[in-house]
Amino acid sequence: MPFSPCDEIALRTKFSPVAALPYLMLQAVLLTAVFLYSIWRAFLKHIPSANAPPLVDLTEKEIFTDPQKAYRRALADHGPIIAVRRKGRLEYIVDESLTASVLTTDGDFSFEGGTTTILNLHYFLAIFPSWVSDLEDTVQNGINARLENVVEQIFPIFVKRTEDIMHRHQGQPIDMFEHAHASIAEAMTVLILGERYVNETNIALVTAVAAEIATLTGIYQNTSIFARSMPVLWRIFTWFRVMMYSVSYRFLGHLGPVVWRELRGKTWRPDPTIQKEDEWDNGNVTLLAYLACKHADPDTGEVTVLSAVKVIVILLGIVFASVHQSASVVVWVVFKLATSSEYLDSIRQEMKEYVDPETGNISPSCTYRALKGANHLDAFIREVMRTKGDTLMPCRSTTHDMLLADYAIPRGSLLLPLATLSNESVDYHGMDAHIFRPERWSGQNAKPAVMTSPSYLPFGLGRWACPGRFLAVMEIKMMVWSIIARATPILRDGMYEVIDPLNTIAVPPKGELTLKPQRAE
Ligand code: HEM
Repeated sequence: MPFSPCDEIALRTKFSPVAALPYLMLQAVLLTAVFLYSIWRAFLKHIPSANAPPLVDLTEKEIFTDPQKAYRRALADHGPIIAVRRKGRLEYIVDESLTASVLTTDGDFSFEGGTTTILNLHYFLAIFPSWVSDLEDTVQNGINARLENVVEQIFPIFVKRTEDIMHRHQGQPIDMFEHAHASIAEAMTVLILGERYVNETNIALVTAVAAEIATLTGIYQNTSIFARSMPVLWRIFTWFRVMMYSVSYRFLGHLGPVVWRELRGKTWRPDPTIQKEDEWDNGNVTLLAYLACKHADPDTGEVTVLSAVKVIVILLGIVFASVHQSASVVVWVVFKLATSSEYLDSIRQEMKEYVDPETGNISPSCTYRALKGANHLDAFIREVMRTKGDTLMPCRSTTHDMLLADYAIPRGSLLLPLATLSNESVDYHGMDAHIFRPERWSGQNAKPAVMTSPSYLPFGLGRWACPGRFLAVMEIKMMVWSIIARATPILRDGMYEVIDPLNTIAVPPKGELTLKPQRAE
């Protein structure tokens, strides 16, 4: 039965904060226990050793206003690994000579431990140790394995939303980040829950929860005085606010019952490929269905209460991983396109091959093939991602006490490569490494935007490189095509401002963007 807005209002009125009080209090007690435990562990850790890496004292201003310069200089002066205090933590920063081994030697350096700690999400891992592997499995099997279907299913969302925004704004400035965020949130709502649950309330909830978990991971920590001056207090305060209010009350309070009813209200066959034959959501298996099949009891087909909670936590992780960063990178790409108009013609030209001259539309059935073959756009995206100025990312934590470049590093330490040194390395990319030149990815050197390597780190490296990158790049292409088929992106004064140079991946640049309809050119 389709889910109507009336169901939603009923759900909303049924949810009572008073009735949920014991549940919220239990959560508060659990979270407090986990916090106290982590503070106790932090006290026990990091007893300075005689051959510890040099501790470099960078000022807050240096770190937050020009991190590339500050960390580059510190590494150049003190060697391949340095220790720096930032936001209440001691971090070890490595240069490009150690980057590949830190990111790919999984036995010594843990992706799960490092990434969840730096993103303030390690409490999830403490409660669900397989959380990160479950996320990867869901993306690989629920999305990548049927990427062609996925693209055909969601492309119309990008087209429709772009038409709507152009119609509403009539040549006036648009908020590109909000537009990309809402479009990607709608696409993910379709992929997670299915077409039947797509309505403005659910999309708004997915958008809000993606933004809130992103806040929890510290994306605005660099630009908030409170977060910078009292990082530990900020982390505790933000955790409680996001988990108690945004996630528990708003997201789970409204969407939780829907997901719960789906998971627990029917029986599931353990093999999702069998479920596919049931034409779930017009033949597209949703991520919810995939996870339900995977976690159902093989004998009874039921999803137990514990498994249902686990599925919800995995879905929260997918929402977080899939919406915010992709939306942010869309802004980088569109802004760069607006300021490098010399590339627009070739990018438009390769799109036109697939546009029906009568209707002006791309046939959904060849969208995937068309987007995959859009080499000029792909090279442009790769170059934007390489040069947008990523700094401290990705992250790993040491799994045991060790010697690295002859320095002693204690177990559980955070290690971060200065990604700029790899992405813009002269050794890897030549003397013009710092120059934006998409053509470097054409011809003999052709490498797709999704291909990771020690010289290209925007999606990480090794066993844990982002599994969502195939979808992410497709979404960026869908967004760009939906725009340039109708309009030319123009930035006021041809300029944009980088808001947070320490977090270019999740904080988009700021600028006044208008979409000038093509016919008016
Ligand atoms: C442009 C958008 C995106 C960027 C820049 C990005 C970047 C990254 C990076 C840097 C990592 C860590 C890799 C490492 O440490 O080696 C990562 C991990 C991850 N990403 Fe993405 N990502 C994007 C989009 C997505 C999307 C759309 C999804 C899901 C559909 C996704 C799912 C994940 C997951 C589940 C992980 C955890 C690693 C794993 O399970 O193997 N990401 N991403």
